[in-house]
Amino acid sequence: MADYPCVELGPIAHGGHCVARLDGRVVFVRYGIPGERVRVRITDDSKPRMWWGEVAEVIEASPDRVIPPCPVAGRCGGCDFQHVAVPRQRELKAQVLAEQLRRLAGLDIDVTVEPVPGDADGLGWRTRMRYLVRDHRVGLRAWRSDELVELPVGGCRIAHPGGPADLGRFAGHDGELQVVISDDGCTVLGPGGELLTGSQIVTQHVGGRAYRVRADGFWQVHPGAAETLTAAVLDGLNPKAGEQVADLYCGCGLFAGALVDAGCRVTGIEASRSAIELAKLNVPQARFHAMRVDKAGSRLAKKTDLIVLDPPRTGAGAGVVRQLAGLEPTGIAYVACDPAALARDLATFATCGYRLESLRAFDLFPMTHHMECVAVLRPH
Ligand SMILES: C[S@@+](CC[C@H](N)C(=O)[O-])C[C@H]1O[C@@H](n2cnc3c(N)ncnc32)[C@H](O)[C@@H]1O
Repeated sequence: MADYPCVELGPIAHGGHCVARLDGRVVFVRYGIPGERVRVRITDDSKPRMWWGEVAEVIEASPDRVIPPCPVAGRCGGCDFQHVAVPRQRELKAQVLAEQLRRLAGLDIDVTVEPVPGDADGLGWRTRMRYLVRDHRVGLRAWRSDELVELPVGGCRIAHPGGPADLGRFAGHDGELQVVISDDGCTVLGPGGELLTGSQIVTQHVGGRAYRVRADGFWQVHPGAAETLTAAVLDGLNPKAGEQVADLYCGCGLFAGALVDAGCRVTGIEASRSAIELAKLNVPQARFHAMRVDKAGSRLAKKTDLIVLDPPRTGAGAGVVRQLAGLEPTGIAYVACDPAALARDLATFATCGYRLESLRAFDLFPMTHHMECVAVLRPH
């Protein structure tokens, strides 16, 4: 251990690593907390001026360091913040968001990351889990690796407790098991996507509506996420009855349903055909088109009052942002899971005459560095 270099950990960076300096290089260190003195095991020295590492020993601990609730924290790739007290986890996420907004969008604003109502300890929330199966053993995946980490006694601490008590009975074939907890109960899909128990189409209830979702399709993983995000979008946009709204990257129609219930006329666009088929059943009052958003120009109403967009991690990109601004909506709600992609797209929106009116961030992924944001933009 004494061979590992000793560093002082600086601020948290996008991706959940602390930034440290070592012999003129930058080292991104996992499993630390800003201000700590630690010894670092270097895990990647392939770049001359930028290395990656992880905490091997804590010399001076932060007062916010806690014993991780899970015995495989630090080996499993699922959680990277278990060593941090939950309120400080949210502060660190807020610092990352503020830094990305400053650096990429030139916005200097105070942000907070709000807990999902009812989520006290950040455990037992993950309703969609992927387990690795190898040689009849079911485990968790190590960080950026195919290495299997044994499941701890009592199972994954962030997994929703509605999952199967004995996962070993599904360990017939090597590959990946998907466990999905919905309002119908538990579904398990095998390595080829085959149904092992439950149902291929599951139901989720939000705001008085029932949404049918493919078990292997997109749905937010925190049980409080759908209510939290739809409320934030409606509060931020304040839609009026009769307004024409585009729900882009609409999945199986979550925001479309909330907007129709607010009296709006809604057009949903989504690349996945199977999601669109379900969206049509879930929200029959809306129009839906299975197509990429960047090809959807002709399908969007010339007079679009409001836009909701919820793109994948890569964000919408400059081309889509310019196309949306060209529709001249009076409000845009941008739901984002990557703060850097959001900040980059906000910068493009600013060049198209749209300013940030409000921003909320939510801790939809406790024990990890991830967060979800809802940004509302209005014309200058
Ligand atoms: C973060 S999910 C949001 C889904 C939905 N809004 C929800 O909350 O359930 C992003 C969605 O974008 C879809 N998608 C990805 N790239 C797309 C593209 N270029 N055009 C349209 N949809 C796309 C994915 O299939 C996925 O359903």
